[in-house]
Amino acid sequence: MKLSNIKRFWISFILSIPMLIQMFAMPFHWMMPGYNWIALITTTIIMAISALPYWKSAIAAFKKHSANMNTLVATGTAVAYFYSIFAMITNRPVYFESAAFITVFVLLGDAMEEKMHDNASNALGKLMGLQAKDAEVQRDGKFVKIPLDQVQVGDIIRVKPGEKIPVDGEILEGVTTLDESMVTGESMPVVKKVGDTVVGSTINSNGTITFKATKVGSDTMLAQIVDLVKKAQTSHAPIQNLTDKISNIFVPAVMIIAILTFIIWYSFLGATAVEAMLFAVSVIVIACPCALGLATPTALMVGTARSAKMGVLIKNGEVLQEVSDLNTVVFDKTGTITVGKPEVTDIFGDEKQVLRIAASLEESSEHSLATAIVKKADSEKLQIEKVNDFEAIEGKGVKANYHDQTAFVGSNRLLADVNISQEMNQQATKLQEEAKTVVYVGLNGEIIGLIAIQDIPKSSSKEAISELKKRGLKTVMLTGDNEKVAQAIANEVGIDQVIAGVLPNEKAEHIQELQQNGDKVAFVGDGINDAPALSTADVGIAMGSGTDIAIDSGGIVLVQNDLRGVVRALDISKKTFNRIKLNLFWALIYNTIGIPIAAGLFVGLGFTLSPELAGLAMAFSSVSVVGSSLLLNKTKIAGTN
Ligand SMILES: Nc1ncnc2c1ncn2[C@@H]1O[C@H](COP(=O)(O)OP(=O)(O)OP(=O)(O)O)[C@@H](O)[C@H]1O
Ligand SMILES: [Cu+]
Repeated sequence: MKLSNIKRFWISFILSIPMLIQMFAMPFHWMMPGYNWIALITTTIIMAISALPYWKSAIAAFKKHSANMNTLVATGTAVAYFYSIFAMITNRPVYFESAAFITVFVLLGDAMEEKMHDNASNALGKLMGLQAKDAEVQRDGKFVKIPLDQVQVGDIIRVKPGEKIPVDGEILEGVTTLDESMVTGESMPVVKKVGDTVVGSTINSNGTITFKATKVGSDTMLAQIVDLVKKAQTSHAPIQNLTDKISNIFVPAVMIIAILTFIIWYSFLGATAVEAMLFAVSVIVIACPCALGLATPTALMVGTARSAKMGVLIKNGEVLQEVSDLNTVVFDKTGTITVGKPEVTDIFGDEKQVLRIAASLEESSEHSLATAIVKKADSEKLQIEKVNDFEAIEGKGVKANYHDQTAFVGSNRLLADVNISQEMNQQATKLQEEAKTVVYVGLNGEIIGLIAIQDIPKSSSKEAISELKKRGLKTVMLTGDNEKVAQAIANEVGIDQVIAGVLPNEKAEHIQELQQNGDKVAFVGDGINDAPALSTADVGIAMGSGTDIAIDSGGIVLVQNDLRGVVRALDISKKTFNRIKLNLFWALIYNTIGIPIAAGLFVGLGFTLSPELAGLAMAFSSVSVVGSSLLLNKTKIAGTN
């Protein structure tokens, strides 16, 4: 039978009550009748169910010529326990309570840790529990209720006011507001209309909608969030290597100090063998570095769960460490700083012809500028024509054969051997200064017109960038767009530096360049086109789009497409990492101060530490580390409550 640490703790605690009573009765010269026998029996049971696992682990480590934390617990308890049996036989004072209390206190630390693990996985379980139980799905023209796990991709689902959205999907009909706080951390309800994505487990408030299921089961956003957080919680932070290294030298060093303590007290300072032994046991017990072992994982667990609730998914412990060193944040422009849904604002030249030719070419392009042009043509009810030999030139534009003539739409980089009239040049400059992207439409080696397209910054971008600057970070915009447009948008939102005219495949190189100047760089992008830049940066921050957060590159994923998430991500990462450092500091200082006291260095000043007090102190250090990690749940993070 395997008992949980929590149960083992309670059993041991109850069994040690008689010894506790005796300890408090000592000053009154009261002796519990048959105390030695009671202590022997209860301690033996405690050793068997609670201390034995530590002994086993210590022996296993010893066989591999290594020592771990359990070596110290095992040695401390074993020495106190077996000595007491020897003392009982030879009629000397016994120290069973030392063995018992040390075990109880070590278990207290372990039980706290176990409880916290349970809580953390419960919190994740609760997140999954937010899911709806069933869904109203269209079958043979009628809506019928079916269990959630039978819903398939492509199903048409109806959701009434007050109900939960069962799976991820795209709205086909209706308008409503949704409470998405469970996945984004954003408490403001969000308006959703036809074509918008909906996320499973969010709550529909006022309208009835029908939507098409796009993701079900383990592909849903919620399932992915849970998966990411789970992985992060068990990940390794590099700072932990330090902990492991310390433990490795620490344990043997402590054993040597304990032996020296015994020898010095016994041989040189006139202590009895028992007194010298008690000093040595205290040293072993206080030195137990379990607090050190708890420092990193507990903070990581609390920090990653807390950040997930705010819509910030931190992928592993390594990211936390990198965030603390950042001094530059680089942003992609389109879709990151801006809304990413550009619109045609001005057309020069023969408007109808320019737009028709442009739209006919852009019909085959996926670019957001292309979408804007085609949309405009549609709204003008223009006939889109078929083109041949379509060619997309990455970061520059598109080219095709239009009625046997070469046509193109794109930036001035496509214009190597075409002349632009003075007038058009001035037009373009004026538009670009208004933060509008200008594309040239050319036919048969001649420019026939300009189309100006505007993509406005997200309403939250300015605030987020000023928050980052307040934190002493340099902000940079990296874009394929023209310098003037980029600069105009940068001015609008307060970005410090602009790197414009960058081809998509050069973005990663520009990040490297910044790094070579000694900058620690975070890159914020949409995660779809920006994979190389995201993985080159010291910290890659990918913005989720719609329901897709399964983004491989990037150490941090933001559920919401909002730059304020970057501020939150940096704040919580920094706070978690600082907490780890604080925990490590306290855990270490504890041992450093505790060992000399336990060794009896301050006996002259009246400071001593009995083995059981050493056990209490040691347990207290673990408990305080766990508590300190839990405090991460309470720290204030900008923009959250
Ligand atoms: N399909 C297209 N139609 C018209 N122009 C295009 C097209 N593709 C690229 N261009 C031109 O090339 C420029 C650079 O494009 P690119 O895709 O590299 O960056 P972007 O979308 O403008 O901005 P960002 O780098 O911030 O995402 C565009 O600003 C545009 O002038
Ligand atoms: Cu310990």
